[in-house]
Amino acid sequence: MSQSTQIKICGLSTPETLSAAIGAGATHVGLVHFEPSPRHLSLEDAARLRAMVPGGVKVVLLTVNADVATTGKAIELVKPDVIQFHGNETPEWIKVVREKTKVEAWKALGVKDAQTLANSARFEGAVDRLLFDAPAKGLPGGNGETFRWDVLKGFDHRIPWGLAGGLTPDNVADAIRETGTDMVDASSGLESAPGVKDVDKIAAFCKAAFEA
Ligand SMILES: O=C(O)c1ccccc1NCC(=O)[C@H](O)[C@H](O)COP(=O)(O)O
Repeated sequence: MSQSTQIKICGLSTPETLSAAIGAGATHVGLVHFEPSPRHLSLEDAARLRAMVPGGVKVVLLTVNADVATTGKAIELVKPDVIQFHGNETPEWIKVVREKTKVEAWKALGVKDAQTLANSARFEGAVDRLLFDAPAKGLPGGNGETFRWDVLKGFDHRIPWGLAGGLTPDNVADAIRETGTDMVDASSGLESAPGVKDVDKIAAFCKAAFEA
């Protein structure tokens, strides 16, 4: 059993599923603030859920191409431990937000091929973690699509990173073994319908990730 695997369950939107994720051992819980998403939460609802999270579990607030004022307001209201940028935010822009707010910053990147990984070096010094995800499809993320994990093999990572994109209770152990990641992130693979998390799938996912 790998005790060190970190698990982020993203797109939680109810107290029941939030506590299921925490009870199953998730190290990070993700709240989505992006109106087109079926997982969208108003900042007020996100703040209410955030208040239910015990210390020791990190709250990740996800935004997409929000402007500086909205990002600042989101951080002030929700008080996340981490802010995850899931749009076309540049390293320079993220650096400014990170310096102003002192909040841990993650950047999601849609991996098309090895070139995406090579280009990711430009985020060095700007972010605390990269999240390698499938390329944007209908939404910038949360589409349940995997990508070619083999491009990660042998890559000289300079920035802490995590793996996202189409992860489920059935494939997460393979994903960990094949990529060597120490962090996995899942959303739609743990749902019974778009935006509706399934507590049994959350538990099965965490168990499979810890046992990989
Ligand atoms: O989850 C969303 O609806 C979403 C919308 C817009 C940008 C990002 C979004 N989710 C990002 C995540 O962190 C997901 O966990 C990640 O993309 C993986 O999603 P999935 O493939 O559904 O597991």
